[in-house]
This record gives sequence, structure tokens and C-alpha cells, in this order.
Amino acid sequence: MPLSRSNSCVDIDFTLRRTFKKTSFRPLQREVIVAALEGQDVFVQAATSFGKSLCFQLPAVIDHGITIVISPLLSLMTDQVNALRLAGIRAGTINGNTSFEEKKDLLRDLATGHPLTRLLYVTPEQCSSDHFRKHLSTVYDQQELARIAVDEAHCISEWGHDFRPSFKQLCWFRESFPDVPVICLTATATAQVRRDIISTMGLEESKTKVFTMTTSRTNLHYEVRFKCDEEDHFEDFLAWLKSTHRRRAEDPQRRTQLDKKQERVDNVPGIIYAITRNDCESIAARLRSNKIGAKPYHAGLTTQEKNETLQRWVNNEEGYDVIVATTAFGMGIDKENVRFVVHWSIPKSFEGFYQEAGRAGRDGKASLCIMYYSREDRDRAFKRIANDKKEASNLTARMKSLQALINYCEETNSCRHALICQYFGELTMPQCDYACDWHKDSKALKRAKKNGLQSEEWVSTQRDMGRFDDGWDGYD
Ligand SMILES: Nc1ncnc2c1ncn2[C@@H]1O[C@H](COP(=O)(O)OP(=O)(O)OP(=O)(O)O)[C@@H](O)[C@H]1O
Repeated sequence: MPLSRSNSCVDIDFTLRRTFKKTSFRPLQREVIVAALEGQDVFVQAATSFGKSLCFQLPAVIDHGITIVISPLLSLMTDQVNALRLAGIRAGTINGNTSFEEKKDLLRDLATGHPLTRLLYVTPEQCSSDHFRKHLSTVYDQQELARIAVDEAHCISEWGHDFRPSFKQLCWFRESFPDVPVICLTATATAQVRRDIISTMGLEESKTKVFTMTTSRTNLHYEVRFKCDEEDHFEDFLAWLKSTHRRRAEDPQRRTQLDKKQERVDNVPGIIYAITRNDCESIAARLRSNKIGAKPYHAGLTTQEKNETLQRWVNNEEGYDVIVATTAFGMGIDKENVRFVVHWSIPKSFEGFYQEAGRAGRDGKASLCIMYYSREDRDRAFKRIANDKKEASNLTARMKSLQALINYCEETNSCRHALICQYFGELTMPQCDYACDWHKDSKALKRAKKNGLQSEEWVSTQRDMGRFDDGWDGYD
């Protein structure tokens, strides 16, 4: 039986202000929320930091019943649940880290058929459990299942960069609860991935309200810096960071501002993405020996160590300015003043690069995204994908995405923002106010590429000699 909806008189602006403490909607947030409240199936693709979570959280607060949010990211679930609870909203999560007691309470709440919980965050694996499904059916029978929200929906598609087989089973929701609306959200979907998500979820394309917004983040400054194995780019990065600290210290006006806010001159928060755990440890140690507060973050550390590092970094504590991380530190990080994201070498996919770079500048202020690129790293990246047993199923898609990222790095005739929008199939090109290396100085960019990269001949000889092993032991 369909859930009856009577939202016409609900003031969503009031809820935005009262519950979420925001003064206004960002462009298109209102339209998405209205479509969701009307009971339509919705697909949202919007840039990193757009504010996608609000698009299902606000309807969940207004609507009668419970919203089930499916997310692959444990840390994100915990963060969002904590934030919702602080706002006075009943929210919970059932995942591998949930205590037995809490899980029992949440399941008991579901079993009543009239749950008090408004938003329940779960993993896709949880949704496959018969026990959990039975509870959801009870809620559905009582007409209390308001909506299904699938966050990071690109994980559904084999054409997506982060495909998770467990997401494929989510079609169960439409099959079992045909009249419960679904909202899928992602920052990264090509047209093919979008179609795949909609059909895999069992939604009808013609009846799904699709919102695709630009992926462009105009406050991010994109730069590719060329390198080769024979040169250590640590010094290049350190010189840039130190010059940033110097500029903050030497500008009297800036200095006064910082002093007023009791902010340290060297608190320029950033993330460096590296491939291996060893790289994370050694880059962080080198930075520390150069008086930069840097900490490693990777799956080899204990949960307690990782949580502590994350918390102290979020709080801008001294000694925790720069996180040197593997991809274990990724989607879902919502610290607003990240001033730079550096890719120490090329990551495994275009979408991964966009997501990770998207952790920068979430407060809308100018922030720098540097990618260090070498042809030797390019070859290692291909090798890693070919050898990655865990994700063998979508090899073609992953190779294609990596190739697109390589093209992005090697391109010296186009704006970086335009290249990103093109990749995601956008037809209108974004504005770029000198916010990429090509716009800043295209001639210098060409020169840097010519001088910085090894020739293809040299690289292929080294490859034939088996010189490109990097001690990689699987993605974290
Ligand atoms: N209307 C709004 N006004 C002010 N801040 C907002 C608004 N909507 C969302 N935000 C804030 O923007 C930040 C980013 O939101 P959110 O985490 O939902 O982004 P996202 O679109 O999921 O990004 P990503 O894909 O990068 O994780 C959050 O801190 C959120 O509180």
C-alpha cells in the first residue's frame, strides 16, 4: 500500500533553518528535495561538496516514516549520524562497527513496525541479510517505509570506478517495495554509469527525475607537475608549502587576521595521497623532519590511531596539519578548510582523482590540487590494475578511466576544468578564472612537460628491464 503523503503545506525553508541551521538552499537543492517529497524516484549527480546529504536528510525529517540510507563508507555513516543526533534528529547506523546493544535497539525499533528512528544508515551487505529484510517488510506493511537513499551510488555500476558487488543486490528494494521512492546520489557518474545505476536499481528511466549538475568546482586550482623517477619531487612540494607559510607570515594584514583568529601561520591543512603505506610513513616522516606537522593515515594503522589522527587534523591541532594517506582516507571527509590536495603519484581512476581532489576547498575558498605525474608512475598504475585480483570484474572500465586520467595529465592544450567536465559528459564548459595551470601559463606548461617527463623510449626500456616495481600490496 502506498504511503500517503501530505507535504504540500510543509515549509521546507523553516525545516532548513530550524533543524539544519542553514540560511538558504544551494542552487537546485530545493528542486531535488521537492521532487523527493512528491514521492518521485530521484537521481542526483552533483559536484563534491555540493550538499547532497541534505537532499535526503531534509525529506526524511519532514516525511512520515523512516528513511533507509545505504552507504559504503563506515566513517561517513558515523559522522552523519553524530551530526544528525546533535541536531536532535533520531538517527542510527547498523554496520560492522555498531555495538551489539545499539544494533539490538535499532532492530527492536524496526520490529515495532512504527520506528521512531528517522534515518537509518546501513551498508549494502546489511540489506542482504534475511533478518534485516524481514524487519523492513514489517515497517513497510505498516506504511512507515518513507524512502530508500543510496549514497555513493556509482558503486552500483560495474562501469563505475568503485564497483561493489553487494550494491547490485539493492534492486531488492524496488522488487519488494514497488511504491517506496528511491533517491540515488553520486558526485561521479558518466552517462553510461547513470543509466546503469537507474536500471540496476529497477527504476524506470522515464519516470525518474534526474538532476545532473556541473562537476565543476571553480574555487579549486588544478595543476599537473611533471616528474620522473630520477628526480625527487619532495623538494618541489616542500618549497611550495614553505612559500605558502612564508606568504601568510609576511603579509601584515594576513598576519593580523590570523592572530585575531588565533590561527597558526603554518596551519595550512592539506592531504597528500600516496599509493603505498610505506610511502605514507616516509613522506610524513620527511615532512616532520622539515618542521611540517604531518601524519600518516592508512589501513595498517589501528582504528584508534586513525581516529585520533583524523580528529586532531579536523581540529587544526599543531602537528596535524598534513595527512599523508592512501585511498583509505577518501570520500566523505568533510573538513571545510582543506587548502590543498596533492596526488604524490597518479591515482587509479579519473573518478578517484576527482573525489579526492574534491576534499579541498569545501568552504568555497581558493585551494590547490596538485597532481605529480610521471610516465613511470603511469606504467606502474596500469600494472597495479592488471594485477589487482580483488577488482578483476570491471577491468575494461578501470583501464578506460585510468587512460582518461593519463590523457588529462599529458594534455597541455586545454583548461583542466574543461577536461574534467568533458570526462563527465557535460556539454557546457565551466568558467575558469586562471584556476588551472593551462590558463595561468600554457607555454610554461608545455615547457614543463617537455623538461619534466622521461621520453617514451626511455620508459619502455626501463619497463622491459622490470624496473617499475613499487612494493604495492593492494589498495587500502
Ligand atoms: N544549503 C546549505 N547551506 C550551507 N551549507 C550547506 C548547505 N547544504 C549543505 N551544506 C554543507 O556543505 C557541506 C557538504 O555537504 P555534503 O557532505 O552533503 O556534500 P556532498 O555533496 O555529499 O559532497 P561529497 O560528494 O564531496 O562528499 C556540509 O558541511 C554541509 O553541512
